[in-house]
Amino acid sequence: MNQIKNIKRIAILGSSGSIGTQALEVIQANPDKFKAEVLTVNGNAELLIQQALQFNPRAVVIADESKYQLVKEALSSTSILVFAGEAALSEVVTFDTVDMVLTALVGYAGLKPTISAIKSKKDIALANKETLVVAGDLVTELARANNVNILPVDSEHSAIFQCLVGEEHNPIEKIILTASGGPFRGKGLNELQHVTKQQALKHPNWSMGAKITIDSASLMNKGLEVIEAKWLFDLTIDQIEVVVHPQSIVHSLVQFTDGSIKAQLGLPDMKLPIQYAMAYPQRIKNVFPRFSFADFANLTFEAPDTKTFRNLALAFDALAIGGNCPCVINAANEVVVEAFLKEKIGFLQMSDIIEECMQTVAKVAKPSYEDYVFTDKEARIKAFELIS
Ligand SMILES: NC(=O)C1=CN([C@@H]2O[C@H](COP(=O)(O)OP(=O)(O)OC[C@H]3O[C@@H](n4cnc5c(N)ncnc54)[C@H](OP(=O)(O)O)[C@@H]3O)[C@@H](O)[C@H]2O)C=CC1
Ligand SMILES: CC(=O)[C@@H](O)[C@H](O)COP(=O)(O)O
Ligand SMILES: [Mn+2]
Repeated sequence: MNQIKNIKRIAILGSSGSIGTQALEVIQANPDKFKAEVLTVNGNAELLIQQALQFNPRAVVIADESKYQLVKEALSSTSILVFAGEAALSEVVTFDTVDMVLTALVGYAGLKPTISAIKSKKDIALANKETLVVAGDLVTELARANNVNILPVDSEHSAIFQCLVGEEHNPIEKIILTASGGPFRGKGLNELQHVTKQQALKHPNWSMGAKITIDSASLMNKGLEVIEAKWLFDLTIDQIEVVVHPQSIVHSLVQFTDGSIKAQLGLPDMKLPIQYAMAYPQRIKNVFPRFSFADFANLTFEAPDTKTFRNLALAFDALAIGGNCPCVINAANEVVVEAFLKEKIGFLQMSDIIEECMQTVAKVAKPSYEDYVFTDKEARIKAFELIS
């Protein structure tokens, strides 16, 4: 923390995405509390340049090295440091002027820079759930050893985290993760055979990046969130329940051992959990639209249909198997989602391929970091084979 001004300096990995741009809105609204110290993108040079000129970070990274010159020239009249390439992501998070790293990049690419940030004792505002799905044991252990906080940004996990404040000495009986059910809630297998990517990309309540939106439609998002919750809150598998709540107002719930249930509610707006993670333990006043019970006569809840939406069951299975199995489903899922978005496979094929990868990729009971890297590669190769 910048001691003189009490301003938290934040490295945003994935500043051009849905979470990244909303984080910058939060920073813009609170210049007395936050500063964008580092901004990184994959290939969106235009937006990175625009953001850099507006927020004047110390450094930017464009992972796609072919865009380096473009960014460098556009920022040549400034003192902003410009880096390119994947390795630079793991470098910039270690800067002594970075107080917190917001992992707002998507997919497996989040793992390495997050590990690097934790080793440099930076608190993590974690949006990139894939990091904990792939290597939750290793990452949480590293965070403990380095006395680093992992503050959840994912709306459900932020809700649970908020419910747990002040309950540090009270054991959790279970948590209840809410799921919207996605755009295909209530549909049967026959109908799902023919759904299109355009339909799958229409989330009923949230505007998000393409990968997580497809994950929500297939209920893989909830599966990934089950695994994420296991590691964030140190739970056993039977302490995690999923309930479908189509309105996405109750963001998740915690039941304690006396039977009492606490929930966190609000309109679906990611700026709140982003702001909460960045400002924790403070709550910051804002002008986001407020939830009113008068506008929602019915808040409904139902059991998930895991026979039709098999990804959720597969994620529970992967968690039960443990070891490198969640890493396998994550890698396979990243490959099939991309293939579905490119219209190479149908919606239901995604689960078939993930299941096949789970069955065939070699199991490792206690994986090292290198095992995870190897597993990720193996699972991708297998998934690609099954697509072509
Ligand atoms: N969006 C949401 O509301 C929520 C998102 N999350 C999680 O947050 C993460 C981000 O999601 P979201 O913002 O929707 O995703 P987006 O697709 O909108 O944004 C992804 C960001 O990551 C960058 N990126 C993509 N691939 C790489 C890579 N290989 N190396 C470096 N940077 C990369 C993109 O850069 P570029 O633009 O240049 O491609 C972009 O800045 C995901 O893990 C998601 O599950 C969790 C809860 C809610
Ligand atoms: C905003 C957020 O946290 C997403 O992960 C959201 O939860 C997706 O909605 P569903 O997966 O419940 O459809
Ligand atoms: Mn979520």
